[in-house]
Amino acid sequence: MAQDEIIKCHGLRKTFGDLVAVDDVGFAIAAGETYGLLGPNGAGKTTTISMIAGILDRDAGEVLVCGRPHSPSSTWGKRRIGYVPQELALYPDLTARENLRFFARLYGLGRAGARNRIDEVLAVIGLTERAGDAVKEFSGGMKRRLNIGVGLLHRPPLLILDEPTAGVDPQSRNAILESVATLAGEGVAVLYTTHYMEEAERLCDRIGIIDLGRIRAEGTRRELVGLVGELDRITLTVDGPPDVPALLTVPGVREATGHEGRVEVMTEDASKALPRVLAAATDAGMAVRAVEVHEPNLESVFLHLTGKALRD
Ligand SMILES: Nc1ncnc2c1ncn2[C@@H]1O[C@H](COP(=O)(O)OP(=O)(O)OP(=O)(O)O)[C@@H](O)[C@H]1O
Repeated sequence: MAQDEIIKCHGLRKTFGDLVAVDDVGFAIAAGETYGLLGPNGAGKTTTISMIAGILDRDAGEVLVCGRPHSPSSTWGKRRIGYVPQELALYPDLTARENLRFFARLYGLGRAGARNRIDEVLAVIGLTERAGDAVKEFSGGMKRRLNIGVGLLHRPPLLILDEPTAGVDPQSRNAILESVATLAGEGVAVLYTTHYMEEAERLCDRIGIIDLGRIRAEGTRRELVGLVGELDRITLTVDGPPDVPALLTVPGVREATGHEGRVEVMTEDASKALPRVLAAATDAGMAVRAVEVHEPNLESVFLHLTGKALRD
Protein backbone atom coordinates (compact mmCIF):
# COMPACT_ATOMS: atom_id res chain seq x y z
CA MET A 1 0.00 0.00 0.00
CA ALA A 2 1.08 3.59 -0.52
CA GLN A 3 2.55 4.70 2.78
CA ASP A 4 -0.15 7.12 3.87
CA GLU A 5 -3.11 5.36 2.24
CA ILE A 6 -5.85 5.29 4.87
CA ILE A 7 -8.56 3.63 2.84
CA LYS A 8 -8.50 1.61 -0.32
CA CYS A 9 -11.36 -0.26 -1.89
CA HIS A 10 -11.85 -2.03 -5.19
CA GLY A 11 -14.42 -4.11 -7.00
CA LEU A 12 -17.22 -3.09 -4.62
CA ARG A 13 -20.58 -4.42 -5.70
CA LYS A 14 -24.02 -4.46 -4.10
CA THR A 15 -27.32 -5.60 -5.52
CA PHE A 16 -30.79 -5.27 -4.06
CA GLY A 17 -32.84 -7.91 -5.88
CA ASP A 18 -32.49 -7.12 -9.59
CA LEU A 19 -31.09 -3.65 -8.95
CA VAL A 20 -27.32 -3.27 -9.17
CA ALA A 21 -26.89 -0.36 -6.74
CA VAL A 22 -23.06 -0.36 -6.79
CA ASP A 23 -20.93 -1.95 -9.48
CA ASP A 24 -17.14 -2.32 -9.50
CA VAL A 25 -16.44 0.76 -7.42
CA GLY A 26 -12.93 1.45 -6.17
CA PHE A 27 -10.69 4.29 -5.02
CA ALA A 28 -8.03 5.11 -2.45
CA ILE A 29 -7.70 8.05 -0.07
CA ALA A 30 -4.46 9.19 1.55
CA ALA A 31 -4.02 10.89 4.92
CA GLY A 32 -4.97 14.56 4.68
CA GLU A 33 -6.82 14.05 1.42
CA THR A 34 -10.49 14.81 0.84
CA TYR A 35 -12.17 12.56 -1.71
CA GLY A 36 -15.60 13.46 -2.99
CA LEU A 37 -18.15 11.02 -4.35
CA LEU A 38 -20.26 13.29 -6.53
CA GLY A 39 -23.48 12.02 -8.04
CA PRO A 40 -27.23 12.54 -8.18
CA ASN A 41 -29.77 10.99 -5.82
CA GLY A 42 -29.81 7.23 -6.14
CA ALA A 43 -26.36 7.05 -7.78
CA GLY A 44 -25.07 4.62 -5.15
CA LYS A 45 -23.15 6.94 -2.82
CA THR A 46 -24.74 5.86 0.46
CA THR A 47 -24.55 2.19 -0.50
CA THR A 48 -20.83 2.57 -1.32
CA ILE A 49 -19.88 4.30 1.90
CA SER A 50 -22.04 1.95 3.98
CA MET A 51 -19.97 -0.94 2.63
CA ILE A 52 -16.76 0.93 3.40
CA ALA A 53 -17.91 1.83 6.90
CA GLY A 54 -18.71 -1.83 7.45
CA ILE A 55 -22.40 -1.38 8.19
CA LEU A 56 -23.55 -3.08 5.00
CA ASP A 57 -22.40 -6.43 3.64
CA ARG A 58 -20.97 -6.29 0.15
CA ASP A 59 -21.59 -8.83 -2.61
CA ALA A 60 -18.05 -8.49 -3.94
CA GLY A 61 -14.92 -6.42 -3.57
CA GLU A 62 -12.40 -5.58 -0.91
CA VAL A 63 -11.94 -2.75 1.58
CA LEU A 64 -8.59 -2.05 3.24
CA VAL A 65 -8.40 0.30 6.21
CA CYS A 66 -4.82 1.40 6.95
CA GLY A 67 -3.72 -1.59 4.88
CA ARG A 68 -5.79 -4.22 6.70
CA PRO A 69 -8.82 -5.99 5.22
CA HIS A 70 -12.03 -4.55 6.62
CA SER A 71 -15.46 -6.15 6.91
CA PRO A 72 -18.65 -5.56 8.91
CA SER A 73 -17.27 -7.77 11.68
CA SER A 74 -13.93 -5.96 11.93
CA THR A 75 -13.77 -3.82 15.07
CA TRP A 76 -10.13 -2.92 14.31
CA GLY A 77 -11.21 -1.11 11.15
CA LYS A 78 -14.31 0.44 12.70
CA ARG A 79 -12.19 2.05 15.41
CA ARG A 80 -10.33 3.85 12.65
CA ILE A 81 -13.43 5.14 10.89
CA GLY A 82 -15.69 8.02 11.89
CA TYR A 83 -18.91 7.43 10.00
CA VAL A 84 -21.47 10.23 9.97
CA PRO A 85 -24.71 9.08 8.34
CA GLN A 86 -27.42 11.38 7.00
CA GLU A 87 -29.73 10.50 9.86
CA LEU A 88 -29.15 12.20 13.19
CA ALA A 89 -28.32 10.02 16.17
CA LEU A 90 -28.59 12.48 19.07
CA TYR A 91 -30.53 12.80 22.31
CA PRO A 92 -32.65 15.96 22.02
CA ASP A 93 -33.11 16.48 25.77
CA LEU A 94 -29.38 16.32 26.48
CA THR A 95 -27.02 19.24 25.88
CA ALA A 96 -24.38 19.10 23.14
CA ARG A 97 -21.70 18.33 25.72
CA GLU A 98 -23.81 15.61 27.36
CA ASN A 99 -24.42 14.00 23.99
CA LEU A 100 -20.70 13.98 23.26
CA ARG A 101 -19.99 12.62 26.76
CA PHE A 102 -22.46 9.80 26.21
CA PHE A 103 -20.89 8.78 22.90
CA ALA A 104 -17.36 9.19 24.29
CA ARG A 105 -18.26 6.64 26.94
CA LEU A 106 -19.61 4.32 24.23
CA TYR A 107 -16.27 4.63 22.41
CA GLY A 108 -14.52 3.71 25.64
CA LEU A 109 -12.73 7.04 26.18
CA GLY A 110 -11.61 7.57 29.78
CA ARG A 111 -13.14 10.43 31.79
CA ALA A 112 -10.17 12.83 31.59
CA GLY A 113 -9.33 11.99 27.98
CA ALA A 114 -12.98 12.42 27.04
CA ARG A 115 -13.18 15.88 28.62
CA ASN A 116 -10.23 17.17 26.57
CA ARG A 117 -11.41 15.52 23.41
CA ILE A 118 -14.95 16.87 23.79
CA ASP A 119 -13.56 20.40 24.09
CA GLU A 120 -11.44 19.87 20.97
CA VAL A 121 -14.38 18.44 19.04
CA LEU A 122 -16.69 21.30 20.09
CA ALA A 123 -14.10 23.75 18.77
CA VAL A 124 -13.72 21.93 15.45
CA ILE A 125 -17.49 21.94 14.83
CA GLY A 126 -17.84 25.50 16.10
CA LEU A 127 -20.28 24.72 18.93
CA THR A 128 -18.15 25.61 21.98
CA GLU A 129 -20.46 28.44 22.93
CA ARG A 130 -23.59 26.30 22.65
CA ALA A 131 -22.15 23.28 24.46
CA GLY A 132 -24.48 23.70 27.43
CA ASP A 133 -27.70 24.07 25.40
CA ALA A 134 -30.17 21.26 24.87
CA VAL A 135 -29.99 19.79 21.38
CA LYS A 136 -33.74 20.20 20.89
CA GLU A 137 -33.10 23.96 20.75
CA PHE A 138 -30.57 23.59 17.94
CA SER A 139 -31.16 24.38 14.27
CA GLY A 140 -30.99 21.48 11.82
CA GLY A 141 -27.51 22.58 10.78
CA MET A 142 -26.23 22.70 14.36
CA LYS A 143 -27.55 19.21 14.97
CA ARG A 144 -25.77 18.07 11.84
CA ARG A 145 -22.52 19.62 13.13
CA LEU A 146 -22.91 17.86 16.46
CA ASN A 147 -23.53 14.60 14.62
CA ILE A 148 -20.20 15.13 12.87
CA GLY A 149 -18.63 15.82 16.26
CA VAL A 150 -19.80 12.43 17.50
CA GLY A 151 -18.01 10.81 14.56
CA LEU A 152 -14.77 12.58 15.50
CA LEU A 153 -14.57 11.68 19.19
CA HIS A 154 -12.32 8.66 18.79
CA ARG A 155 -9.87 10.54 16.53
CA PRO A 156 -10.45 8.36 13.47
CA PRO A 157 -7.88 8.68 10.68
CA LEU A 158 -10.78 8.28 8.21
CA LEU A 159 -13.93 10.41 8.38
CA ILE A 160 -16.88 9.44 6.19
CA LEU A 161 -19.56 12.08 5.71
CA ASP A 162 -22.80 11.30 3.90
CA GLU A 163 -24.18 14.49 2.33
CA PRO A 164 -23.47 16.48 5.50
CA THR A 165 -24.82 19.76 4.16
CA ALA A 166 -28.08 18.51 2.63
CA GLY A 167 -30.85 20.82 3.79
CA VAL A 168 -28.80 22.87 6.29
CA ASP A 169 -28.75 26.67 6.64
CA PRO A 170 -25.92 28.55 4.86
CA GLN A 171 -24.13 29.40 8.12
CA SER A 172 -23.93 25.77 9.23
CA ARG A 173 -23.05 24.71 5.72
CA ASN A 174 -20.06 27.01 5.79
CA ALA A 175 -19.11 25.83 9.27
CA ILE A 176 -19.25 22.21 8.11
CA LEU A 177 -17.09 22.89 5.05
CA GLU A 178 -14.57 24.76 7.20
CA SER A 179 -14.47 21.95 9.78
CA VAL A 180 -13.78 19.41 7.06
CA ALA A 181 -10.97 21.53 5.63
CA THR A 182 -9.46 21.89 9.13
CA LEU A 183 -9.61 18.15 9.74
CA ALA A 184 -8.01 17.39 6.38
CA GLY A 185 -5.31 19.92 7.25
CA GLU A 186 -4.65 17.91 10.40
CA GLY A 187 -4.13 14.75 8.34
CA VAL A 188 -7.57 13.13 8.46
CA ALA A 189 -8.58 11.32 5.27
CA VAL A 190 -12.10 12.42 4.37
CA LEU A 191 -14.63 10.60 2.20
CA TYR A 192 -17.37 13.06 1.35
CA THR A 193 -20.53 12.37 -0.60
CA THR A 194 -22.51 15.15 -2.17
CA HIS A 195 -24.70 16.06 -5.08
CA TYR A 196 -23.56 19.68 -4.81
CA MET A 197 -20.98 20.33 -7.47
CA GLU A 198 -19.81 23.55 -5.79
CA GLU A 199 -18.95 21.69 -2.59
CA ALA A 200 -17.00 19.02 -4.40
CA GLU A 201 -15.09 21.71 -6.30
CA ARG A 202 -14.35 23.75 -3.18
CA LEU A 203 -13.49 20.96 -0.78
CA CYS A 204 -12.25 17.87 -2.53
CA ASP A 205 -8.71 17.16 -3.69
CA ARG A 206 -10.03 14.40 -5.91
CA ILE A 207 -13.53 13.60 -7.05
CA GLY A 208 -15.16 10.41 -8.25
CA ILE A 209 -18.18 11.07 -10.42
CA ILE A 210 -20.69 8.33 -9.71
CA ASP A 211 -23.84 7.51 -11.65
CA LEU A 212 -25.98 4.39 -11.77
CA GLY A 213 -23.68 2.62 -9.34
CA ARG A 214 -20.46 3.11 -11.29
CA ILE A 215 -17.62 5.61 -11.01
CA ARG A 216 -17.66 7.21 -14.42
CA ALA A 217 -14.51 9.31 -13.99
CA GLU A 218 -12.09 10.25 -11.27
CA GLY A 219 -9.50 12.95 -10.75
CA THR A 220 -8.87 16.49 -9.61
CA ARG A 221 -11.34 19.10 -10.78
CA ARG A 222 -8.91 20.17 -13.48
CA GLU A 223 -8.23 16.59 -14.60
CA LEU A 224 -11.95 15.89 -14.87
CA VAL A 225 -12.58 19.02 -16.84
CA GLY A 226 -9.58 18.19 -19.06
CA LEU A 227 -10.91 14.66 -19.59
CA VAL A 228 -13.85 15.89 -21.59
CA GLY A 229 -11.72 18.38 -23.49
CA GLU A 230 -13.38 21.44 -22.05
CA LEU A 231 -11.30 24.60 -22.24
CA ASP A 232 -11.35 27.77 -20.15
CA ARG A 233 -12.74 30.79 -21.97
CA ILE A 234 -11.44 34.36 -21.59
CA THR A 235 -13.69 37.02 -23.08
CA LEU A 236 -12.26 40.49 -23.64
CA THR A 237 -14.43 43.50 -24.37
CA VAL A 238 -12.33 45.84 -26.51
CA ASP A 239 -12.69 49.10 -28.39
CA GLY A 240 -13.16 48.45 -32.11
CA PRO A 241 -12.11 45.33 -34.01
CA PRO A 242 -9.77 42.97 -32.10
CA ASP A 243 -6.41 41.78 -33.41
CA VAL A 244 -7.19 38.05 -33.27
CA PRO A 245 -3.93 36.80 -34.89
CA ALA A 246 -1.90 38.60 -32.18
CA LEU A 247 -3.72 36.65 -29.48
CA LEU A 248 -3.28 33.35 -31.28
CA THR A 249 0.51 33.65 -30.82
CA VAL A 250 0.21 33.73 -27.02
CA PRO A 251 1.59 30.53 -25.42
CA GLY A 252 -1.23 28.40 -24.00
CA VAL A 253 -3.90 29.89 -26.25
CA ARG A 254 -5.62 27.19 -28.29
CA GLU A 255 -8.26 29.19 -30.12
CA ALA A 256 -9.21 32.83 -30.56
CA THR A 257 -12.21 34.31 -32.32
CA GLY A 258 -13.50 37.83 -32.39
CA HIS A 259 -15.59 40.55 -33.93
CA GLU A 260 -16.16 44.25 -33.39
CA GLY A 261 -15.77 45.04 -29.68
CA ARG A 262 -15.22 41.49 -28.43
CA VAL A 263 -12.76 38.61 -28.56
CA GLU A 264 -12.94 35.10 -27.11
CA VAL A 265 -9.80 33.15 -26.24
CA MET A 266 -9.83 29.44 -25.39
CA THR A 267 -7.06 28.07 -23.17
CA GLU A 268 -6.36 25.08 -20.95
CA ASP A 269 -5.63 27.25 -17.92
CA ALA A 270 -7.09 30.73 -17.80
CA SER A 271 -5.25 31.74 -14.64
CA LYS A 272 -1.90 31.14 -16.35
CA ALA A 273 -2.85 32.54 -19.74
CA LEU A 274 -4.73 35.66 -18.61
CA PRO A 275 -1.73 37.93 -17.86
CA ARG A 276 -0.12 36.93 -21.15
CA VAL A 277 -3.34 37.49 -23.10
CA LEU A 278 -3.79 40.95 -21.57
CA ALA A 279 -0.17 41.87 -22.28
CA ALA A 280 -0.48 40.69 -25.88
CA ALA A 281 -3.73 42.60 -26.32
CA THR A 282 -2.13 45.80 -25.05
CA ASP A 283 0.99 45.27 -27.19
CA ALA A 284 -1.23 44.85 -30.25
CA GLY A 285 -2.91 48.18 -29.47
CA MET A 286 -6.25 46.83 -28.23
CA ALA A 287 -7.97 48.87 -25.51
CA VAL A 288 -9.40 46.26 -23.13
CA ARG A 289 -12.53 47.51 -21.33
CA ALA A 290 -13.59 44.35 -19.52
CA VAL A 291 -12.40 40.79 -18.91
CA GLU A 292 -14.53 37.76 -18.14
CA VAL A 293 -13.22 34.28 -17.34
CA HIS A 294 -15.37 31.19 -17.65
CA GLU A 295 -13.94 27.91 -16.33
CA PRO A 296 -15.95 24.81 -17.23
CA ASN A 297 -17.29 23.16 -14.10
CA LEU A 298 -18.10 19.64 -13.01
CA GLU A 299 -21.71 20.14 -14.04
CA SER A 300 -20.57 20.22 -17.66
CA VAL A 301 -18.34 17.19 -17.07
CA PHE A 302 -21.25 15.27 -15.56
CA LEU A 303 -23.48 16.21 -18.46
CA HIS A 304 -20.81 15.13 -20.93
CA LEU A 305 -20.27 11.76 -19.19
CA THR A 306 -23.85 10.80 -18.45
CA GLY A 307 -25.94 12.84 -20.86
CA LYS A 308 -27.96 14.31 -18.01
CA ALA A 309 -27.78 17.13 -15.48
CA LEU A 310 -26.43 16.52 -12.00
CA ARG A 311 -29.58 17.95 -10.49
CA ASP A 312 -33.00 17.50 -12.05
N1 LIG B 1 -31.99 -1.29 1.20
C1 LIG B 1 -32.29 -1.10 -0.08
N2 LIG B 1 -33.16 -1.88 -0.72
C2 LIG B 1 -33.45 -1.70 -2.03
N3 LIG B 1 -32.90 -0.75 -2.80
C3 LIG B 1 -32.01 0.06 -2.22
C4 LIG B 1 -31.66 -0.06 -0.84
N4 LIG B 1 -30.74 0.90 -0.55
C5 LIG B 1 -30.54 1.59 -1.69
N5 LIG B 1 -31.30 1.10 -2.68
C6 LIG B 1 -31.31 1.57 -4.09
O1 LIG B 1 -29.96 1.57 -4.54
C7 LIG B 1 -29.71 2.69 -5.38
C8 LIG B 1 -28.57 3.50 -4.80
O2 LIG B 1 -29.02 4.13 -3.61
P1 LIG B 1 -28.09 5.01 -2.67
O3 LIG B 1 -28.89 5.39 -1.47
O4 LIG B 1 -26.80 4.34 -2.46
O5 LIG B 1 -27.86 6.29 -3.59
P2 LIG B 1 -27.29 7.70 -3.20
O6 LIG B 1 -26.39 8.09 -4.30
O7 LIG B 1 -26.75 7.67 -1.84
O8 LIG B 1 -28.57 8.62 -3.25
P3 LIG B 1 -29.21 9.54 -2.12
O9 LIG B 1 -28.45 10.80 -2.20
O10 LIG B 1 -30.63 9.68 -2.56
O11 LIG B 1 -29.07 8.81 -0.81
C9 LIG B 1 -31.02 3.46 -5.47
O12 LIG B 1 -31.67 3.07 -6.64
C10 LIG B 1 -31.77 3.00 -4.23
O13 LIG B 1 -33.16 3.09 -4.45
